[in-house]
Amino acid sequence: MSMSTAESTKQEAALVESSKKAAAYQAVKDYLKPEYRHVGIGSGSTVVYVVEAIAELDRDITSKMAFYPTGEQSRQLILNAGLRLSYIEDLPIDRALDVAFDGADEVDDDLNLIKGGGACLMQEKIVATSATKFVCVADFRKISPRLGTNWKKGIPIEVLPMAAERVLLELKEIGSQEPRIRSGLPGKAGPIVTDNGMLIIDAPFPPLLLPKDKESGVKGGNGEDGVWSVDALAQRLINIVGIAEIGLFHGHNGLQIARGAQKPVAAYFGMQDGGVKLMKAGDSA
Ligand SMILES: O=C[C@H](O)[C@H](O)[C@H](O)COP(=O)(O)O
Repeated sequence: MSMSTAESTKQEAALVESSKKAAAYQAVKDYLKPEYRHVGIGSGSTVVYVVEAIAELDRDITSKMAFYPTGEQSRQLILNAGLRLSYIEDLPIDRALDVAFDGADEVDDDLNLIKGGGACLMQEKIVATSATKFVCVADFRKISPRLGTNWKKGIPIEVLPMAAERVLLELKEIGSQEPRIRSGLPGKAGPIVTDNGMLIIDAPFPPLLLPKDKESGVKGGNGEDGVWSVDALAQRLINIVGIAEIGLFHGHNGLQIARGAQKPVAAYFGMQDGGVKLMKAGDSA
């Protein structure tokens, strides 16, 4: 007897959940060292399993650690797990987080990320760049050769409400296809308001090029015909007045620097076969 659509949707959802969990548990096993004291906790549904994995560890170890949230959801996750909550503004300025774990909406060959699908991105970027090691956890659906290939909703951008309409106009001028302010429906009438009191614009662009595309002769990347490279677009976007932060995590790969990297040192993906795929900074995909 063939499986009903409802049954196969249920099975697919269960597979996605188990793959998120597998990635999170492996990342915690590999990157949460007992001697660590300051740990960043990102946002989203995959990070739930990061916190679950940490909460299962020996309390003699985790009670010596402080956990830094990236928004209200992760603050609640930390509290509900009985872990010690701290805030990035209370971390001495000359200290880095030892590690930060976070999810992603899409991850490209060079470990650039799209984040903000859940309307968290600004605090996530602050926490990620405050960490010596930023580690990404995701499921198989997030693996993508170029950003914008699978994630078609657009790059999440956090904007000051008073500037939102002007930002929309400028995004169209630089080639975004139908950027729009994210609605809160069905949960909330009107636009989504972030943990920082801002709005989110989702700005779709054609798939974003990597340096290796240029090396192999692909033309463009500086916005000609709306085609951008990740780095050129990120720099262009962050210069638009009224944009507070963008959901492109790009630039340095986090190797050989104490902190400041937006890109992870490692990304863990739970796969359909139950295994976990690891992509590390410095690997060429
Ligand atoms: O705004 C949300 C964050 O950037 C999330 O980390 C991202 O959307 C991935 O979330 P999830 O793990 O639920 O796919």
